[in-house]
Amino acid sequence: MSSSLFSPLLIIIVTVSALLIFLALITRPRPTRIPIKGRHVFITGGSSGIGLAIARLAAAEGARVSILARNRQRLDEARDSIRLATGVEVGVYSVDVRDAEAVARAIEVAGPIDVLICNQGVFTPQELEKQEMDEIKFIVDVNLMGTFHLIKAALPNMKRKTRETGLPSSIAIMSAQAGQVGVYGYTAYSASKFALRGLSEALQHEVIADNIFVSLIFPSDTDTPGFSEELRRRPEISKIIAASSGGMKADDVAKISLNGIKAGRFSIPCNFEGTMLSIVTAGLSPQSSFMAAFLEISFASFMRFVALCFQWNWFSSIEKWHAKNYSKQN
Ligand SMILES: NC(=O)C1=CN([C@@H]2O[C@H](COP(=O)(O)OP(=O)(O)OC[C@H]3O[C@@H](n4cnc5c(N)ncnc54)[C@H](OP(=O)(O)O)[C@@H]3O)[C@@H](O)[C@H]2O)C=CC1
Ligand SMILES: CCCCCCCCCCCCCCCC(=O)[C@@H](N)CO
Repeated sequence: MSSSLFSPLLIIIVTVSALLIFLALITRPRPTRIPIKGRHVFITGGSSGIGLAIARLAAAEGARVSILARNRQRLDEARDSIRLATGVEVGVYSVDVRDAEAVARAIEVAGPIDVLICNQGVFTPQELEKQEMDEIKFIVDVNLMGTFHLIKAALPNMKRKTRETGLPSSIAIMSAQAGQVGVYGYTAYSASKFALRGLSEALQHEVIADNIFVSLIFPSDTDTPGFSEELRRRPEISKIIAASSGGMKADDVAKISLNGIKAGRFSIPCNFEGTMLSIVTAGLSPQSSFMAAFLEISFASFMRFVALCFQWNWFSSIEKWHAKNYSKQN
């Protein structure tokens, strides 16, 4: 009697344990710890919002920090505020990431990097039909091409330093939840951020033998100077759809990002909705955590079901919004 009661439970326990053990053996890249203290962390877009919050945190944790952005005055203000908060003097580089040569010069002057955080980004939402081609190109150039410029410039010395010190290094790239799901008003932005995923997956294959780990970060709407700007231009329906995921504070995104980078995680979601999004979009992405792999496997089909419910809701909102606007026009 008791054996027949216990055996189903036993089968489940044995199966789950076997799966967990199997996953712990095969998930790649292998789990790692990437130290920050005393190492050179280079953050683009480090003069504002999420980048500034990451720079402050890295400085507080004892890293040598460099920040890069275009506007000199905002860089100086960032440097002063980080000095005030942490006592650390950060290096500042006034450069446009679209200028490959200027990026290479700044990285040369800053010296070999241990943790490269490509966080610069522009986000001006608008319907593709209305958005000027110049602006579309600008978004892709800053978000995507700028990231290529940075990695190309930093990689040779990063590899050399990783070999010399024997310590793992990191290339972290700031995507967005709009880099996991296409959203009304974000054709250019989503394209630029989705592209970063292809870059990151392929790059991780290329640099793993050099003990370099790639991280891709997916924040939801985050309260930053850039976001306040964005809100003024965001189509109303984009706001409604984006409200599916909760807003965050830059300091919280920074903490989660840096923790993910230190753990060598490939995908770094930032809130609960983000975790669901990462599970449903896991695909063939690298996964170093066997527990996260277990969650992905366990919830894949259910999350696909939830995703379809979200899409149903979004399409319904678009339909209603369109009908309302159309009736207003006529
Ligand atoms: N805030 C949000 O809701 C979300 C943001 N993200 C992503 O997070 C990242 C940071 O966003 P956030 O902190 O909100 O943005 P902010 O606009 O507050 O900061 C952007 C930073 O990038 C720099 N930057 C912009 N263009 C360039 C360029 N051409 N060359 C060099 N630096 C540049 C800016 O400095 P300067 O203008 O002086 O060059 C600034 O330091 C972006 O990649 C964004 O796409 C992702 C999801 C949500
Ligand atoms: C299983 C399914 C789970 C579904 C969860 C739904 C969450 C999707 C919301 C998408 C929001 C995109 C907003 C863009 C934010 C952004 O990137 C700008 N602020 C500019 O950077």
